[in-house]
Amino acid sequence: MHDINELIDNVRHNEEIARKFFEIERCILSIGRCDQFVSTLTKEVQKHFNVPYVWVNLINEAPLSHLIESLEKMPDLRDRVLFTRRRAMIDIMKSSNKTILLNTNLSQCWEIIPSVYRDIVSSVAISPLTIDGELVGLFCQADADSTRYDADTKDTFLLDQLAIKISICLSNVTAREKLEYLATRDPLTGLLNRRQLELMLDREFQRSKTQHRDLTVVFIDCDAFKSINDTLGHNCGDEVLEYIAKRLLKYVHKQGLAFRFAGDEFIFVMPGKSYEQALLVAESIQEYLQSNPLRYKSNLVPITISYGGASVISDAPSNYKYLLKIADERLYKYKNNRKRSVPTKVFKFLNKLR
Ligand SMILES: Nc1nc2c(ncn2[C@@H]2O[C@H](COP(=O)(O)OP(=O)(O)OP(=O)(O)O)[C@@H](O)[C@H]2O)c(=O)[nH]1
Repeated sequence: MHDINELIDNVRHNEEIARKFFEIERCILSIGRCDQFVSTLTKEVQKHFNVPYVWVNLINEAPLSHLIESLEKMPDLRDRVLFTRRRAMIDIMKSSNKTILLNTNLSQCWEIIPSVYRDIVSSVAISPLTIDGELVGLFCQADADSTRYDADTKDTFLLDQLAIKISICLSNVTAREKLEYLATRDPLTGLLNRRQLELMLDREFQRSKTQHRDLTVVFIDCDAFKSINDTLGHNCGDEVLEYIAKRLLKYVHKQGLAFRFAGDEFIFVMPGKSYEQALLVAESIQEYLQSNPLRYKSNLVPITISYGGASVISDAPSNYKYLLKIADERLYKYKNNRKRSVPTKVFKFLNKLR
């Protein structure tokens, strides 16, 4: 028989934990962005339960892959979120849908522990996170004290309860982010769409005027794209667009933003960069594409692009639409000059296939 005081203490203890769960849930339930979700969740659990190390592993594929780009850009979250292979998660969880406690042989789960914690933690609680019954992540709490999450403890009920609450909130936040992603991105390339371009340019143009800071836009257009589509098919055309978009992101990364404007036309915008600086970036993209044809089935498809730019300081446009117009006109001038002077590598290649 339990002593009555012991029972009362247990009830109080459970009430206290339920209150803490409620507070954590209240903080994270209405968050709309995944970076804020991870940051708030991990800090709240650390604070309420005095856990020194808390982080989340998320699966690096659908349905969460759209989160990778934004979460990886957040330096504050480097030790709080890891993108992990599904296989690595399954190897650790086996088929269990319950929390696993480990305080020996932690090296078996190195992949799911942030590298900065690997030499510090001695015990870890790993709880599965699910969306619609599918494993999509792990919620991990760890301590340097090897007795804190003791593998011999059989009762993980409270940790499981917490993981269920977190899973529900994660499902909400990822659904909101997915909607936001779909509304702002081009579905083929994942680049920001034209509506986002207009919003960004409107904002940056005002900033450029008030801060006397340059702002440059560059149009990029794939040469002979219609012929690629007609000769090698629409799927090949799609791959060409994705290939260009990837390169664009790589070269523009950190200096500005890249957008898909329409069809085979892209734009990148560089706040604070001069016309000459931005054209150097366009030239680098052009050189890369020229020397690295796209492998499509048994073909190496040559890709060439044309470009044209404009900037606030060198062109003094009265508004952002005019800035775009100047860049667009320069692109077409460039394209027409090249068309007359050099039959492109692309046409020669396509003619051989016909
Ligand atoms: N595969 C694919 N084709 C697309 C997509 N969007 C637009 N297109 C096609 O892109 C082609 C663009 O044609 P044009 O603007 O004449 O491009 P081009 O052949 O490069 O001509 P120039 O710009 O003068 O060099 C059209 O045939 C569209 O049907 C897409 O998402 N995927």
